[in-house]
Amino acid sequence: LSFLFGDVREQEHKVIIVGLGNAGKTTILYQFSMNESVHTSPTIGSNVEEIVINNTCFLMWEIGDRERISVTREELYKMLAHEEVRKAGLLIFASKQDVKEGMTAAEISQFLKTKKKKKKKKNHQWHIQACCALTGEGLCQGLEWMMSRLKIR
Ligand SMILES: Nc1nc2c(ncn2[C@@H]2O[C@H](COP(=O)(O)OP(=O)(O)OP(=O)(O)O)[C@@H](O)[C@H]2O)c(=O)[nH]1
Ligand SMILES: [Mg+2]
Repeated sequence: LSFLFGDVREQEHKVIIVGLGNAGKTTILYQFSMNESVHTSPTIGSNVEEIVINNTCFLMWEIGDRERISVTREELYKMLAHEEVRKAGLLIFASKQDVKEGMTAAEISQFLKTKKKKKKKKNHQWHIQACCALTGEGLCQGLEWMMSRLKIR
């Protein structure tokens, strides 16, 4: 699943969380806002949480799902082609790393790179972070990358 976040020059940082259904988007969102894993059911519509870290406000927004990873890749590239997110950074969470059958961060990276590699690399700074949303493992590291890209200390 992916976090798309705003332009470095913007005052307010908007973060869009997109990913497969059941990927763990809601779990991650509430790990960030409440610091604990909540019981979730499939999201209908969207969830929005305002999160303040180091005096910086992030508006995190979980939106619609796609069923398969190849569809997700297509949708991700379509989304990245939009003018509005031209300068957005891309943080990809490889969630459910505690599940044996899950794809590793390296596998996801490889998969995403197999298409339109040049375009993605040219237009967006991106990072893949392995995580487990249930324990919160890896979430801070992902956020740290996002903050460093936004030059927030
Ligand atoms: N084992 C494991 N389970 C997880 C992890 N993250 C989320 N889950 C579980 O996966 C299920 C789906 O999590 P959600 O956070 O609701 O997923 P979602 O992406 O918001 O799903 P939709 O809103 O339906 O698109 C829940 O039962 C979570 O407890 C994880 O890192 N490890
Ligand atoms: Mg959800």
